[in-house]
Amino acid sequence: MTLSLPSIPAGALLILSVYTAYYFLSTYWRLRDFPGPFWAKFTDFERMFWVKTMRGHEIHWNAHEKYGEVVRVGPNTISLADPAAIPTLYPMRPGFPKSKFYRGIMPYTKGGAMPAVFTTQDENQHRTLKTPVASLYLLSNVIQFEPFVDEEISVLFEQLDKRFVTTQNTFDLADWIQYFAYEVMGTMTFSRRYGFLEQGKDVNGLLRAVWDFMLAVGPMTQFPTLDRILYKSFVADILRNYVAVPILRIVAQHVEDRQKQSYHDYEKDARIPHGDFLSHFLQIQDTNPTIPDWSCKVWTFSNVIAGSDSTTAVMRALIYNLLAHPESLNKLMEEFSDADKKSQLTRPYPKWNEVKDLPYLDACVNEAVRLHPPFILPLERVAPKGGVMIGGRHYPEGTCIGMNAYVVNRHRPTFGDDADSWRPERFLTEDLALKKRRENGMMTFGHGRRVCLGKYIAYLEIKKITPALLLNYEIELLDPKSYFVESSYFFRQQGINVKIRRRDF
Ligand code: HEM
Repeated sequence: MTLSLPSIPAGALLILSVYTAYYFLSTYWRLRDFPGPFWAKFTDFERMFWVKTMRGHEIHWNAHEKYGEVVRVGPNTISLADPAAIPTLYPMRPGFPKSKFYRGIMPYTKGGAMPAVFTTQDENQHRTLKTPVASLYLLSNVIQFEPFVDEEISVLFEQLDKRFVTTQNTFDLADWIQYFAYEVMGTMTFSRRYGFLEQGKDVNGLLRAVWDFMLAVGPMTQFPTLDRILYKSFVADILRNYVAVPILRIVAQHVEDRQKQSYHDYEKDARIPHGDFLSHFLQIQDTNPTIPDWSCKVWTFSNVIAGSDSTTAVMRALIYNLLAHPESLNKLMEEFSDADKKSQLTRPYPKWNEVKDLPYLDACVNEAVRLHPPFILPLERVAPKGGVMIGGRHYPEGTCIGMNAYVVNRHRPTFGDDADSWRPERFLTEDLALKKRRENGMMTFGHGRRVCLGKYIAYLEIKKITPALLLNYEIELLDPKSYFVESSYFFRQQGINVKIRRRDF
């Protein structure tokens, strides 16, 4: 009997099989002590598909309900649910860089992937991009934009009166909240309106383009290797996988229009007394040769992409929940009425100073921020050299560890057993230590070194529009069940179908 040698293809297959088995086993082995869904231990496909279902936020939460506060959601990725881990994972000092998740959100064109303050993984680049503009986002600067928020409110109300008060037509308030948020950001950033409010529609398909961008990048953030191949390489050039191009085009147009002005006109061209964001960005870029020459474009892009739909999501959550919970709405209206009696509120829209510290409004805003964070995937960081201890467990160097705002904000030991329900009163507890723990335990704006830069802009808009809307209109929510939420890596709500009447204020 003669033994035949294996053929070359069979040999290659054998080697490939052994290598694949070794690869999966070693991948699994490294974090084998962490519980999680079976396939997630071997491949990032699993969590990518969670996002594809548009119910990723719920799947992540259910995974934590099933496996506990620490869940392995990918071969090299762990999600944590206990807010106690926040100071360790998101410190003010450098050393916990962002993971490749963020490369997934970078727009890619033929020139390559475009980093920004939000997305860069390089901590030096982050400092270079953030330091020159950080002061523009301080509350003291942001409140100078208040007249422009008022202006957008008045355009919004003019349209609501014309289209819906007079006609008594039903409409989806969620759309108009989004139009408003975009117009505010557009005005603050480049002193121009997109026209959403005046035309009552998605002009030039920008809103669709942003949502398409979210749909494309959401799943890719979960599978960085696939993202690298399909969206950040020559394959992307061949397949023309250029996400975010329409948004970049609009941003580039605004920047170029402005650059045509001479330096001294930057401020004049802005309608805002001390200049809009773009006038400051251009000035900073012009006077600082060490800043990369593409900075102005990415700062402007960040404002549009990071600042509009995020604020929209919280405003929608707040308005919807107030309308769906009349007991909360009544309490809030009483608070406005008391404030009006004490020191008359400005008409037709109360001023920031008059509403910024109203306790019940604060509690309602906090509750909306808690229940519906716009970003609903873990904000991933990479464990530093030597690994890290969190909550008594060691995470090896290079592990991606993240906290998902949708999950953390529902942490029952911190927020109560009814953490999945609307109850603003949880932020009015007399136990001040618990109140602080709750306020600091939310992940909605992130924490530490990479905390949201635009937080005060969001609060200014939210605390301005809410009293303005509620004091000037009686809003009837037709069917609370038509409210619909879905997510990519971003959250989106629709179906706040209402009828409105004018109120005397
Ligand atoms: C309710 C509204 C908003 C929410 C919930 C929100 C949420 C967040 C979160 C979670 C992060 C941190 C991400 C991370 O750690 O990976 C972030 C960062 C950031 N946000 Fe916001 N954001 C909001 C509004 C805005 C606005 C209005 C702007 C700008 C005009 C803005 C600009 C930024 C920027 C530039 C960063 C990057 C900061 C850095 O890495 O240093 N955001 N935001």
